[in-house]
Amino acid sequence: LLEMKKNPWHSPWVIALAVLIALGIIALVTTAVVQNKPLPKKFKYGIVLDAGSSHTSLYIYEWPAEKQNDTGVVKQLHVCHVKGPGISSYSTDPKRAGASLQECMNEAKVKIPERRHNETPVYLGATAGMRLLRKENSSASDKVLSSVAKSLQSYPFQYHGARIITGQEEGAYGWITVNYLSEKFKQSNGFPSDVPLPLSINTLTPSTMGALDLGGASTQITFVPHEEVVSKDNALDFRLYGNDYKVYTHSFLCYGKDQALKVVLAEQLQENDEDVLVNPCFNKGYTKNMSLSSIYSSPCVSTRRNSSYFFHRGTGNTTQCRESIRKIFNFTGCPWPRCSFNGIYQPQLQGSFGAFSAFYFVMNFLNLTTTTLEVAKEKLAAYCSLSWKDVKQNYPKIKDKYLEEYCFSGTYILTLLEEGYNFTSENWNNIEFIKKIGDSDAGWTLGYMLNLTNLIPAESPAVPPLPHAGYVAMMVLFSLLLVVLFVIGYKCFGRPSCTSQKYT
Ligand SMILES: O=c1[nH]cnc2c1ncn2[C@@H]1O[C@H](COP(=O)(O)OP(=O)(O)O)[C@@H](O)[C@H]1O
Ligand SMILES: [Ca+2]
Repeated sequence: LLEMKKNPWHSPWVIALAVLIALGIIALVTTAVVQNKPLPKKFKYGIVLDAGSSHTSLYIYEWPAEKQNDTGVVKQLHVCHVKGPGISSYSTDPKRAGASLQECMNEAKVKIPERRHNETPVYLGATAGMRLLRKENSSASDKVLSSVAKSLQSYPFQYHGARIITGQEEGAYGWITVNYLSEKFKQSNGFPSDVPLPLSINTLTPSTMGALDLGGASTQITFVPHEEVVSKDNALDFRLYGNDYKVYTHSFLCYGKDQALKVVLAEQLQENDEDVLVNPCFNKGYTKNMSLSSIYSSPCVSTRRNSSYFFHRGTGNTTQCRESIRKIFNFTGCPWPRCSFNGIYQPQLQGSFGAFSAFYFVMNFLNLTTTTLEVAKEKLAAYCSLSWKDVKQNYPKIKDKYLEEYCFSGTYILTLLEEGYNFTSENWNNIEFIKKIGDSDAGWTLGYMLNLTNLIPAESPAVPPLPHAGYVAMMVLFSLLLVVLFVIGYKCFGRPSCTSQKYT
């Protein structure tokens, strides 16, 4: 009996065992914390050059290597705007196209850590300016592309080609970009990914955002409609993160705002024989001597006349301006259930839209990004009726080449969206005019890189049941629990209050 009552903690074996258990628990906690501490991040980089009709921009993207398949992890690290015009403007002196990229490429060498240079892909995609040049003079467009290719290959990055992307790609990649950045692909439709879905899949897939891109030479509309896309030329199928998307897209060549202006001017010149063009799309008091070749050299313009100059004079009347813009849209002869214009199929508009590039620049300048359609029309009419002198005075810092065109551009955008794409007062506020989402610019370049670098998986990546922080927290919690139990045991072991039942 005396033996039994002796405090067991006085035995060296028990003490050694207790110390070992305590050490074991400490080791467990330490290992869990240390092992799961995020490693110093390894970043990967990618470069995409957007060779647009009016200018070229170089984008650098960055993402943590270990997370590359998650949605929303690739970010824009830097953008560099190439000095001078778009590459298609160098058709008569192609060497200068390549040379024009040097400054931005040198900047990329500084922005991206040197040890990552040789694993960093560089892509160049040219859009509508080069599509038009190829149509006009394919050998000139080949020379321009070879020149930029040669220039890009002279840098320590991984060259992945310089090509003219199609209008479909431009639309599709813009759509991928806005949905990737606003994390629309993350949502699940509630069905396990291996269960086949019914045919009307687009009503079950998580909702996405449409994309509206207005460039200088072309414009794109891309969205997921509720109805089936009946025209094969406008249909795209994607499987992204375990969901199927049936996307509608169309690119209108010559309906970018710079080419549309040329077409409108040519049309207006056609209407009278004089060498004076009285234009309601420009502010009153605006005058300029213009060469006809600046208009007639465009492959978007088919009319011609003999003189070489004309006198351009503004009258600032948005109603009349809209009348003359409407003439470049053909609203007859639709061979499909419904059309936007020029006999091009367009399903019923669906959901919200992000409108970027020149849609944003123009609407933002005119302060029309958050109004109703009616107010937008009123404010635009007021802006157009300002005299050119007042406009110049009110905006001394804005370059003339943009400033003089805002009345035209604003009217063109409203006409394109309302009469071309069939937006109405009711769904007008579904359009969000955006420049950036987070820190990344809205545009086709990010989607292009995500696709070519396989950064968007078709199936949703397997995720561990617990997030990292949750796992560490659980480990620490359970270890602490063990320690507490251990301490209680220790306090209790030798006491009669704990042991009395046994010994009496
Ligand atoms: O600050 C601005 N104000 C108005 N328009 C702008 C501004 N910055 C760029 N733009 C316009 O955005 C358009 C960009 O088109 P881009 O060069 O990408 O042509 P593309 O996409 O048709 O090939 C051009 O019409 C250009 O004039
Ligand atoms: Ca563009």
